[in-house]
Amino acid sequence: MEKIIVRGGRRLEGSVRVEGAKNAVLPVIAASILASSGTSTIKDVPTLADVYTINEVLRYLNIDVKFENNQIKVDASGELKTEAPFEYVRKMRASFLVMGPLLARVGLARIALPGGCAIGSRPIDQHLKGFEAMGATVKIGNGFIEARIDGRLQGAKIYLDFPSVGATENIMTAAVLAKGTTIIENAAKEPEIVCLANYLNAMGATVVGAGTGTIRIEGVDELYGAEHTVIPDRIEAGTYMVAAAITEGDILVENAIAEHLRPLIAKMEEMGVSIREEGNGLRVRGPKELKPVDIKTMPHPGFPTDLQSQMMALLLRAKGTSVITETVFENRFMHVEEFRRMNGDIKIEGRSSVINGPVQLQGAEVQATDLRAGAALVLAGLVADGYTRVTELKHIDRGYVDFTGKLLALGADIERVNEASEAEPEEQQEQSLKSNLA
Ligand SMILES: CC(=O)N[C@H]1[C@@H](OP(=O)(O)OP(=O)(O)OC[C@H]2O[C@@H](n3ccc(=O)[nH]c3=O)[C@H](O)[C@@H]2O)O[C@H](CO)[C@@H](O)[C@@H]1O
Ligand SMILES: C=C(OP(=O)(O)O)C(=O)O
Repeated sequence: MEKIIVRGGRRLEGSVRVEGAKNAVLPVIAASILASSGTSTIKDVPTLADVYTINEVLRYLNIDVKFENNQIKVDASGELKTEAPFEYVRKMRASFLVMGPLLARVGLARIALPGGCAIGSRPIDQHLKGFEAMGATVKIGNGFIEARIDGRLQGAKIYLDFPSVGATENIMTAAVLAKGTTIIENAAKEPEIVCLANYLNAMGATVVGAGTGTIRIEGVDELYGAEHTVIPDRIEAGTYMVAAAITEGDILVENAIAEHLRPLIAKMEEMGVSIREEGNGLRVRGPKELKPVDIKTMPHPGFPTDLQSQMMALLLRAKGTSVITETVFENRFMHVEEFRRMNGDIKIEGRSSVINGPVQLQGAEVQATDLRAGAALVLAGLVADGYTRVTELKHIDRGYVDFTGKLLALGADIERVNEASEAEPEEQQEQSLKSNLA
């Protein structure tokens, strides 16, 4: 079994470069489906498991995808298939983002139902409401969702009940080829939405207002391949900012965009962390003593849920009581149990976690319950007594490029190992002991 083993106690120093954003590149790759001519070149693409998965989905749809040196070239000019099977959607829910582009371009999309996941049930009703408002017929059955339109989608006014990132993206990528004007109200305002809009406009679309609550799209007849550079990953940046703060370290997080990280910067500064814009990034220095803060996760520009667990690790080291309230996902406190195994003093009260610090964290065997939780456990391990062993690394690999290598370069005592060769004989011994006793 693969594990990250980290021994606490090292102060992290140096610089680390943030990659292109996972949550920006996935909808951008899905949107390349819209180009009926030309090749798209997408730059600063991170080498993440999720990127390989979405590439596989596109290839399955009969699209030519080449991924080399952090660049992807997509040629979607051939005849497209219209189905994304469960094997891809199960690996990564964002596979569902191909529905809008397929429906717009081919008039039919059949995507396996994403199902629940560790952080919540994650319905897709707002995506479907948008497609239906544009004239599509949506049917659910046999584990698939099918959306279909005879002729072209029609522009519509769509009010989202919640500013869902995925629904905003799926509706935008359907509306760009619709007949007439689409207005999305209560749209998500995340930087990743702006990144997608810029790509769509480069492909020949007319999207205005991305980054605000109202996005207006004038449909066009055809889109073509374009060149686009993905924005830096604000969640990866935030994770290394916490690494600096928790180890009393001093890290230059290169390529981080302060404007995208305001809610995190504000909270970390409240805790006593020094953050300065420097060159092409942010310089973060951890203080000797951290102050407690209260955090409520919210859609952008509120505090991002994807940095909630990393901040929990940091708050375990703050002197006093902090409260984190999770309002975006109904079940995103799975890491609390794991932090408790490391001596964390945390109580869950409904949608809030009450964190009492500072505690001396203790190394333990813990499980990454989702990708951010996995990163947060490694962060806690950086300051725990002794060795922390983090398993279920497939989650971390979805969202972090070379997490262990980057932390090692900053001075962490960390390694990634495959303990199968040691563990298996022991398991086998146990098995044969059991069968001997039976
Ligand atoms: C690939 C990607 O970009 N993932 C991000 C995206 O996920 P994702 O796009 O799935 O997140 P959403 O913004 O859609 O979901 C937010 C909340 O809205 C609910 N909801 C969503 C759609 C819907 O039709 N109905 C509904 O009820 C969800 O269950 C959840 O409780 O935004 C999340 C919120 O910032 C981030 O945590 C994820 O990292
Ligand atoms: C929850 C996340 O991603 P996804 O929506 O792809 O599960 C995340 O990036 O933290």
